Amino acid sequence: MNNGVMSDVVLSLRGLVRAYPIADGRTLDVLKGVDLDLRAGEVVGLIGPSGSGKSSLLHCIGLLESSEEAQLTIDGEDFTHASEAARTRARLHKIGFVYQFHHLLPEFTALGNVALPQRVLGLPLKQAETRARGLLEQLGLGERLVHQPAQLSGGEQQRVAIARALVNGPRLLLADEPTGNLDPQTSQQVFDALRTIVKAQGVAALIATHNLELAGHMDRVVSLKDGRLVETVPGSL
Ligand SMILES: Nc1ncnc2c1ncn2[C@@H]1O[C@H](COP(=O)(O)OP(=O)(O)OP(=O)(O)O)[C@@H](O)[C@H]1O
Repeated sequence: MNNGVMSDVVLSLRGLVRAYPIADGRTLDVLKGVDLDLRAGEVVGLIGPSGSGKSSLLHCIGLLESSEEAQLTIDGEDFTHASEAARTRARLHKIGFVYQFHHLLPEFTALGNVALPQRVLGLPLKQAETRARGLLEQLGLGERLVHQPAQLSGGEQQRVAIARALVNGPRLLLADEPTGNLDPQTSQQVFDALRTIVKAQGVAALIATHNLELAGHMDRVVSLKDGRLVETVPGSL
């Protein structure tokens, strides 16, 4: 990790362009020059109409899709022309993902699901479980450690997914509609839990949502319009 003033900037993105090939050799220009900075401990909402490119943007920032033209730095490391190996390593160490559906492994307990990403990194079981337990307790799931996903409520499942995304100590958390499958009250609870733990760990979070009320509770909100990001005042949503 960097020290000093610059360590505050977790993501720096300049000039992200993304186009998808469609029929007859034409392309669909989705992202037309997106710039974005995210700082440690910042919770930023990403809004925009359906099809405006929110998921595409998260996939590019999360190094799942590439864009030749973009300048992309995460935690001080430049990924502009990074190899696939470097991108894969960053996805394991620097970036956590949360999706609308939890994607937990059904046969594993909550503890087992959260310990797994550390096992992939080669950590011993005891150490992996100790950190997983700590995160689950912070997220209010200390009494649910040995429950399997099917034995958990929707909000609890998402909190386990958040713990799993954070367990390897990423600097950046990317969430695509993390509360999109939950009722309003549970959405707020899951968001509050996410916000608290993101702040405690000094992670930068970018959260795509259609829920404008939730977006109103974020530190900043950026809106995708015609392929570009526009800063929006959270209180005005
Ligand atoms: N692999 C692909 N090939 C072709 N077009 C794609 C591909 N992926 C996304 N698109 C198109 O890019 C546009 C942006 O999609 P994206 O999923 O990023 O939007 P979104 O803002 O996340 O939408 P929603 O809010 O509905 O989830 C859409 O019109 C979609 O059809």
